[in-house]
Amino acid sequence: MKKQKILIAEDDDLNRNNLTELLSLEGYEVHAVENGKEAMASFVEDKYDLVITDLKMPQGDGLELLKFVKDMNPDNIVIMMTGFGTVDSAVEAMKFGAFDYISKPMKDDLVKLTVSRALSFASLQEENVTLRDNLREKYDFGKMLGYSECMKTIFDTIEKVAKSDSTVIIYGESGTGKELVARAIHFNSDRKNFPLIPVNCGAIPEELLESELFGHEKGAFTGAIRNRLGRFELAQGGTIFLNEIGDMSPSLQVKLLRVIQEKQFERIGGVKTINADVRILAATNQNLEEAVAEKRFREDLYYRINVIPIHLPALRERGPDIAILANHFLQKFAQMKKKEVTHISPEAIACLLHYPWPGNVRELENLIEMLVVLKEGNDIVLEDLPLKIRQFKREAQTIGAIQIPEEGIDFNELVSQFEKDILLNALEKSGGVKNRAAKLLNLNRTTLVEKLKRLNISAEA
Ligand SMILES: Nc1ncnc2c1ncn2[C@@H]1O[C@H](COP(=O)(O)OP(=O)(O)OP(=O)(O)O)[C@@H](O)[C@H]1O
Repeated sequence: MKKQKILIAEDDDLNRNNLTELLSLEGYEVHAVENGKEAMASFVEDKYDLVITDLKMPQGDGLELLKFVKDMNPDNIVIMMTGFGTVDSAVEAMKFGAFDYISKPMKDDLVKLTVSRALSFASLQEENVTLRDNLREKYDFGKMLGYSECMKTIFDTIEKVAKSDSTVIIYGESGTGKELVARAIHFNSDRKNFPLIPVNCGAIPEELLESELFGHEKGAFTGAIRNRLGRFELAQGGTIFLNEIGDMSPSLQVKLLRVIQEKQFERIGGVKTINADVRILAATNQNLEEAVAEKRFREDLYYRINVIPIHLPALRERGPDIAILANHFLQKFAQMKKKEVTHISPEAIACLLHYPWPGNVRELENLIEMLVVLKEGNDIVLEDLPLKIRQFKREAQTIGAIQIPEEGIDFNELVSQFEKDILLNALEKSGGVKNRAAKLLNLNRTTLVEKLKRLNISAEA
């Protein structure tokens, strides 16, 4: 079993040596330093299960070290050592998050007991995090719904790429679920027990983004009052999700390229090279090929990032998913907001199916939340929908509701016939021009062509 690691900060030589010997004999790996400053430097360089610090030290006292450790990792356990008669300061330290304190002169048995108690607490805490992550894993993949053929293909791809450790880029309009895909990949990968760190490159100003990604050393620039870990360091062993990567400035693109190629970087103002064991997932709603052609995005970085592309279709191209997602969000919000709304009328659903959803799944989710909050009765009906969506009623009615006869129907046959009618109608309207027909139906040209092929419809252009 791996030895548990303890960092000791104590200026008194005798005490430091005694403690080091005592805890090493107990089977712990001990690193001992003489003051708070040295301890902070060691803490940044390595991972420790426990920090034991003296309260009063010449350079960087125990409280300063405690705050530093808690800032860097709130879950890290710290024990404070205090001189005779300074119990008040020890209590003060516990208010700042110290786990326990040991008074001097120290009794060996009490030290051993306090340390083992603190470490059992730490491993319990870690176990909880792993448990929570496992739960999250199941929840996260389950949370992403999709019944359309294109989403089924995407789920297959996610399963295949999750274990591969390759860089993946997710393309899709805003609100199509790119972040959900990134989460599903991470939580189905071997890195699932390590962090998934998202960064929205489009939302953070350029001058802050560099320090956000790579961290900085104290004094690297005005306002850098202490060392700070960047997201790459926080993601060690895990995954970083670079959302809106197309918005990254050219100078940062160069730095990112280096991390990808060499798996190394330095903090701003730092001299030490840090190894990055981090998987990169990226996403964008831009056409990166176009950005490369227009010299907004580096070609070499594009090829490094575009290893496995996943294209998330817009919601309007995932017919069957609209109704299923609408119902799913209805259940979710009704439960969350303790409302009795249970149903969306067929006319309302028909409208939802024909609205083009520029904001994709996020827009649908927000709409259903609003409807649930405002609704007094059980059913969401046509009149409850906002006008901009309700105006799609005409098309919905043209397509019309069917009456199922006593003897039943052949569902697949009828749906195919229905699809065929719509496609033929669109082709007729567009004079047989596929591009125009695809536009009329809010479909990709390739999707339209596939459907025509499947339904044996021949068209000219
Ligand atoms: N297939 C899906 N099933 C259930 N919920 C979904 C699905 N896709 C997206 N959502 C929900 O829609 C919302 C938007 O999804 P997400 O943030 O992943 O989109 P995005 O493409 O990353 O958006 P942006 O480009 O604006 O960052 C989230 O609340 C998410 O939970």
